[in-house]
Amino acid sequence: MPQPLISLKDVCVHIGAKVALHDVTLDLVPGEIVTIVGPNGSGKSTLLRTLVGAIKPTGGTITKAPNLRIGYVPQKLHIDPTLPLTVRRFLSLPRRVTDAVAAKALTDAGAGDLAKRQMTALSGGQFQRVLLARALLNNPHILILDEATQGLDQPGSADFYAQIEQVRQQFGCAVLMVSHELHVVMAASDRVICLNGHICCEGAPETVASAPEYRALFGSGTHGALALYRHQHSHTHDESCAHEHTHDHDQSHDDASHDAIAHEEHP
Ligand SMILES: Nc1ncnc2c1ncn2[C@@H]1O[C@H](COP(=O)(O)OP(=O)(O)OP(=O)(O)O)[C@@H](O)[C@H]1O
Repeated sequence: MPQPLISLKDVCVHIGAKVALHDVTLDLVPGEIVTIVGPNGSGKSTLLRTLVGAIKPTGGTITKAPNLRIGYVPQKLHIDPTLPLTVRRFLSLPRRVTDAVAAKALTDAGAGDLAKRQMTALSGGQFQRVLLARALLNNPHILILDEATQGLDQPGSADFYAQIEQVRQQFGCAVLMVSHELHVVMAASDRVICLNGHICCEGAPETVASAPEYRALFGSGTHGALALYRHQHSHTHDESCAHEHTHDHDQSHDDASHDAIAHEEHP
């Protein structure tokens, strides 16, 4: 087993009086793709924010490999439509990068021809690729994506995940992503983790895909619309663990907070 890039042991996060995460133990090893699923408010974004260092855990330990570089692709980033901002200039925020570095990142993200375009004129898929390019600027060991295909149609999402796989191969980086599109990310994921304040269950995607509950709900192809992911948990540690996932995620996240995370990746 390779040395983990990042290791969480019994991590707890309190936000005010609320327990957002408790007893989360998780290792991420080089090159693996891990997908996190869970219902609204189950702590997925909190976990990602904790991993990138934007939130300090109130309990447990986080161990990171020395000089670990993390690239972060936020769920959404709001850009004022009246603000003229080319893709090239965007990639130099907050830290200036050379034309060569920007061009390579755009190419690696499948957005090689977008440098001169206005950010506000990009399609959803193009925009996410530019965010991916930004995350690749520091040649990350881990790429973290928070519902990065939000708002993309199914072919657009599938294309984006194919790009992620290509990036993984090229960079050899680990990928940790939150996604409700289990049917699309399934093939690419080495491991699926179900979160509901704590890790309810996890396993290889085939294990999840072959579960009768999964097949009944999703079918075995990739074209069915994903409406519900339901599973039963064998343990009764936490009643809230037995849940239904509607995955009709509320997208009311504060964009500024995502931007704050994006800045975290450049310490
Ligand atoms: N800034 C905050 N202030 C107060 N409570 C918060 C804050 N951020 C998160 N929480 C709470 O922590 C819990 C976990 O939230 P989090 O956003 O991590 O869940 P999530 O699984 O990412 O949700 P979603 O699927 O809706 O994006 C929720 O109960 C949420 O209300």
